[in-house]
Amino acid sequence: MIEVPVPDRAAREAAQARLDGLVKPLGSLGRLEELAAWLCAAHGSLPPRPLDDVRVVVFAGDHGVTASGVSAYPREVTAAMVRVFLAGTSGVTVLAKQIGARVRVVDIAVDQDLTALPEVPPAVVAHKIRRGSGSIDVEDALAPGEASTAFDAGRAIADEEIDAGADLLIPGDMGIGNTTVAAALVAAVLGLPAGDVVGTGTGVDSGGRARKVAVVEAALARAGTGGDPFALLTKLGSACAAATAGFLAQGAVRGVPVLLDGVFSGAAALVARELAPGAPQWWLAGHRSTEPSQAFALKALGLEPILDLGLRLGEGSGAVQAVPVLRSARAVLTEMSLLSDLG
Ligand SMILES: Cc1cc2ncn([C@H]3O[C@H](COP(=O)(O)O)[C@@H](O)[C@H]3O)c2cc1C
Ligand SMILES: O=C(O)c1cccnc1
Repeated sequence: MIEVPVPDRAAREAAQARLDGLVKPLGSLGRLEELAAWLCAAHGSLPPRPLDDVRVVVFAGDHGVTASGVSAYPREVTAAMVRVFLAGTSGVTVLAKQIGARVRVVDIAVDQDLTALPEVPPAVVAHKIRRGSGSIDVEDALAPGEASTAFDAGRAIADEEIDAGADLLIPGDMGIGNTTVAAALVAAVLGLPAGDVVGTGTGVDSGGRARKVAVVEAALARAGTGGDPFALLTKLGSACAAATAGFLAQGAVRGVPVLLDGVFSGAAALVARELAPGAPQWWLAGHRSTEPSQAFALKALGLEPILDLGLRLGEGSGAVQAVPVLRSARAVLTEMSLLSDLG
């Protein structure tokens, strides 16, 4: 088990006491109040630190299930999108610019060899585990040992960002077919039928969704029940799922808040909790995805999404947009005056 620190209860209570005394009816700032107190507990201080240095890490990699027609887009899009992230014109990069967050893309398991491309700096491929992950309906996603190597890579990446000054971490994902893998992981951890967790991802039609359900059913039957989280990631996950899980766990280990994004980070979080049971105390859910497996994962983790904008992009795009809400929560706590000042 990975040990995780406990957020500061006294700071949370002090924050709640101040919130109750602000110039407003008791409780009238709703969820903002809960988030403000949460930030105080995470930072162990009232006021909490500013959330100035927000860092998104996009874990890029391919998934063998794309061979089964589970996505509306071809797997080549994954590698192509790495170049878009580097060019700064992806959905998450544009949204991150709005809030002053950095976006880093890492090639964990992109099918293509990106090292030959002049626009791909060596740092992007420094944590590469393999080229693509296995098709979980017919084979294990990973070779023995790769799940823990990828998990450790995710932890190391979180450490790099935290050591460089991150106040808040956001996991992003880029991998055609990854909503199928996310559904399989959530179904396996929570014991749910494939038909309940599978969604339409990038926008597959009813035939595509039926293929996804069949792939997840075959994967669950092949993997069987039980097994430790690394066995789960090996059989039903991917190198990106393992790396994302490590990233989420390490944020918690270091006591740095993490804002989960869509379905892929939700599934990785569910697996990470199996390894680090205290970790969800350091996580918030940025937004509600349209994928059913994300809703199941968040419910199991006890997390309520901050935003619900109907997004189904991934990349960290939803979580990034929740950052201004967190900043607002901090602002009301620190800048509003007190009812007692009215005399
Ligand atoms: C151009 C493009 C950019 C994306 N950025 C994120 N995704 C998202 O869609 C994919 C998952 O959906 P599915 O399981 O249906 O393939 C992942 O790559 C995810 O990051 C994208 C997908 C596309 C096509
Ligand atoms: O909500 C998500 O995270 C999502 C949905 C569809 C495709 N990619 C990501």
